[in-house]
Amino acid sequence: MLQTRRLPSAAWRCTAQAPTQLYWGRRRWYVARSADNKRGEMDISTIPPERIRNFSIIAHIDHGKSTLADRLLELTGVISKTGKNKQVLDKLKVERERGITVKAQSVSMFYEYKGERYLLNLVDTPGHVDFSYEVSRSLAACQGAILLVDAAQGIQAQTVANFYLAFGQGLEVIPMLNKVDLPTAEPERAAKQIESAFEIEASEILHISAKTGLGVDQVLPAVIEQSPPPPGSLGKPLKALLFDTWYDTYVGVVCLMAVKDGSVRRGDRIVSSHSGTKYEVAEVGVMYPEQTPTTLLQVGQVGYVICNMKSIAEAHVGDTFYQDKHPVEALPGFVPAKSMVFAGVFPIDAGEFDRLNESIQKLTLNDSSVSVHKETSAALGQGWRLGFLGTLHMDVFRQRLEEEYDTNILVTSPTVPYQIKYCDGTSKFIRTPADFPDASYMQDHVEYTMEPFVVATLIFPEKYLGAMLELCTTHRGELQNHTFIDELRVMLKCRLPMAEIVTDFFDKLKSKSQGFASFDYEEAGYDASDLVKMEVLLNGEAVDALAAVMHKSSVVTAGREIAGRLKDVIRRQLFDIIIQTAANGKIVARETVKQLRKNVTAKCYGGDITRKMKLLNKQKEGKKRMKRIGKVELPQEAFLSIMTRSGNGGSGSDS
Ligand SMILES: Nc1nc2c(ncn2[C@@H]2O[C@H](COP(=O)(O)OP(=O)(O)OP(=O)(O)O)[C@@H](O)[C@H]2O)c(=O)[nH]1
Repeated sequence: MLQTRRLPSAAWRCTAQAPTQLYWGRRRWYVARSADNKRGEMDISTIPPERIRNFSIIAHIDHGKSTLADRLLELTGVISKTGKNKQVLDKLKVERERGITVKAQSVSMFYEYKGERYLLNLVDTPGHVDFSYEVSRSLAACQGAILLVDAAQGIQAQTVANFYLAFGQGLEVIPMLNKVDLPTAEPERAAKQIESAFEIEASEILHISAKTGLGVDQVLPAVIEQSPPPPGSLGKPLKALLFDTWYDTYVGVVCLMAVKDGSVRRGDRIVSSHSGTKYEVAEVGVMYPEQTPTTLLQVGQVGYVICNMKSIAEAHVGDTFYQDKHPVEALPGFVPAKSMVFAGVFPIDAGEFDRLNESIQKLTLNDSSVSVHKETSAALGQGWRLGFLGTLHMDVFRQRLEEEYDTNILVTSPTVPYQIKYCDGTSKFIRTPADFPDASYMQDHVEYTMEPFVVATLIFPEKYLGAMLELCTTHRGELQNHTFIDELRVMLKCRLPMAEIVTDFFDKLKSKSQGFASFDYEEAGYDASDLVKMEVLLNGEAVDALAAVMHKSSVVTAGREIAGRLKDVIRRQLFDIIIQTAANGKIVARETVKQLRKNVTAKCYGGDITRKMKLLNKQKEGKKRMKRIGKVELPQEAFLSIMTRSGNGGSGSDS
């Protein structure tokens, strides 16, 4: 009877993605338990906080977080072993395609241990350096963290950064060595590194293989034994931390909350500490692995709340919610993420502006670390200046905008925020290169210019020390120190301009170390720097969207490179196109794209009209992503070519 009963609407929608899970396995048992609940809501009210564990898996990129999460979900019956639901946590298409975790996800499991039933909430975290903001947010909902280290690679830059994030937030760190099945695994060596870097006894480290399942049965007992249960009291009024949100096309805004005190259920009226706005709770539940309604969420639990939030801008990550008429002191919240890479985004077709505006708003709800400002460019029209945490973050956002919202956009070359100190004592941040003052204006009005710096941590085998030092110095880096983390691996700290690491620094790091170096960085404030604006002129007209800011020392090389690259990517048109780069009021380089109409049907002799049409249509299709600037048509690659130059300043992709 219970298997056939209609589940609430949200659960029905889930069945489209996970057809068997809501009916078979443990799920059936829980629905059965709530026989008294006509809505078929899962009853988790009988699980006291002592039998709840909220934990996270932190690791360097590719060390196996998602694989381990899948194994744990299989072990607890949340997903089947047949493979249909693999990589539950890597939900976004872009994540699956790129094999990286971008958005933190959460999932609940039930587990029997020593005759007791435990509710375990796993909050996944991204591994890439750009997303450390997401990591600290997820950790705020947890009491424990599995520190997963690849037994073949040993500790990497992101392992170090994530360990300190978790440690700093007072979490119990549970170390584990993964991939011990690999022939190249050296678990003893990796354990020694963990011992020396984090002062954790090698004997306390579990050895597992998330891929083969070896030792995975010991993971959850270790979490239960070592991670403390969530603090808080059921008797106190509701205090819930909003730590993640997303937009669901069916139900609107979904809030992921960690209940720190009290409880919340359908029909409750809750209030946002941030805005004072009141909401009526329409549904609460846990991610199992999709949204599964429960009768309530109570102290210690992590789950979702749907509460008629109308506008996507209403959900403030880090906000505290309380029951109406029972105000509580707000939790500390989160320091807003700082955007360090800015790029202009413009619709290819100006008529798409409103639709694109809506898509950007929806995407930024799922990613509040993106800053959004409207921008108008003389060349590209109305658009936005978006701020990102890094270039991978930017790339992922662009991909999601194009794929999930089917929008046709043009993204300008990214830049870091520069600071101008004027002679009158005032200062200003510049996020758009076109706004950077010209040389003549600088002479009379600007005292000096500043750029942001970072302290980078690089970990690599000793034999690459020379190459890594050279890489840092050619990118205007200043070596701070280098230490050996064991007899073969070096950890190097270096201070670099932020603009240098948003160029192709990461690609070079990987190629110069044959993929063995890992990299992480933290912001290190602003310093004075000799900066100039490089302008690009097409047929004598300056194109504001192609301007870049760079260090004085690289003007000549970069100017030539940009002109050369633009020549390669701009298609021949019906007239000559003269490309010039200029800085300090002087032309640095000049290139010409000779006129020519590419006859794509030239090879089609005879009268096969369908083939000719096909080729002409293909050519038309290619032109869709062009933007007409003056008379010249510029492809997206023209904007990307500015950022992939090898000189200083500017930016590039680190993915
Ligand atoms: N041999 C072996 N391979 C593993 C093991 N665990 C994970 N892998 C492989 O390592 C690669 C990366 O695993 P993921 O689980 O995607 O790594 P991740 O840490 O989630 O990656 P991000 O989400 O990008 O940070 C995949 O190809 C896995 O199949 C293991 O125990 N042994």
